[in-house]
Amino acid sequence: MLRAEALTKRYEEVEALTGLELEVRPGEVYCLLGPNGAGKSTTMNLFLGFAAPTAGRAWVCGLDVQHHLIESKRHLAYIPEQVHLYPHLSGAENLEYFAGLGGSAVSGPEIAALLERVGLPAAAHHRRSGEYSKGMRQKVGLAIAVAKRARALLLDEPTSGLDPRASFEFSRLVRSMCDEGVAVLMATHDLFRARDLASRIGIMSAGRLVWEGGSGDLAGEDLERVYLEHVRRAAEEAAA
Ligand SMILES: Nc1ncnc2c1ncn2[C@@H]1O[C@H](COP(=O)(O)OP(=O)(O)OP(=O)(O)O)[C@@H](O)[C@H]1O
Repeated sequence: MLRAEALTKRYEEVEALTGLELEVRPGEVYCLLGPNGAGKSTTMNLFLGFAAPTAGRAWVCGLDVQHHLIESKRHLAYIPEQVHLYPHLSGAENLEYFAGLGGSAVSGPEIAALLERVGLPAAAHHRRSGEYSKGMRQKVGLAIAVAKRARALLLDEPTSGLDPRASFEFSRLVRSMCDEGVAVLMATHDLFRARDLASRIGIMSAGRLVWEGGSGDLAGEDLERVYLEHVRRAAEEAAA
């Protein structure tokens, strides 16, 4: 569903991403971990076509993003760290507007059902979204992704700043989308959530994928220890 093939991005003197190889299959959650500046958001931006690769390719549903920009976007939903909604519109109105914009018109009962599915309290459906918490805005973001019937979901630090219950709820919703075959790529600093949610985890450092493993590879292992060790080792190799 999502594939990076020797994906490389250089911004003038900075190589933000070097030869990334990665694959996310339907129903999988792939969590990308790594320190600030490791290249996680760059990876997302290349899948989204927000930036063009310097070398290599990003594939979405078998489409080379660079050559099928509009078509590949139709299969993707993206939820940034801060979901931006029109603050003067309600959650229901934002959902109707953004779903329509993405080519998936939704109407009254469908809107209510979608917002209910993502756990937005009924009393909030018609309240101005400017009054929503971060978690509530994210729920509307997920409802937009569900309405769009996106086959792949890109999440950039989705749980940062959410309280533990909202973070748990968020995981539950992402998992329910995976159960329907959606492929999820999630950049995060939240090791706890990654461990809880991921089918595969990739650790990045200075633009490179320095470790990759499935949940089975971590059996009895401490993800924090694996993370710190590989990031330290990558930094030492880079300095040598
Ligand atoms: N538009 C840009 N122009 C120049 N350099 C950039 C640009 N975007 C990213 N970079 C650089 O590319 C590198 C990777 O950045 P990126 O945002 O992908 O990291 P990240 O892993 O998402 O970090 P964080 O955890 O802080 O969000 C950094 O050195 C960053 O400064």
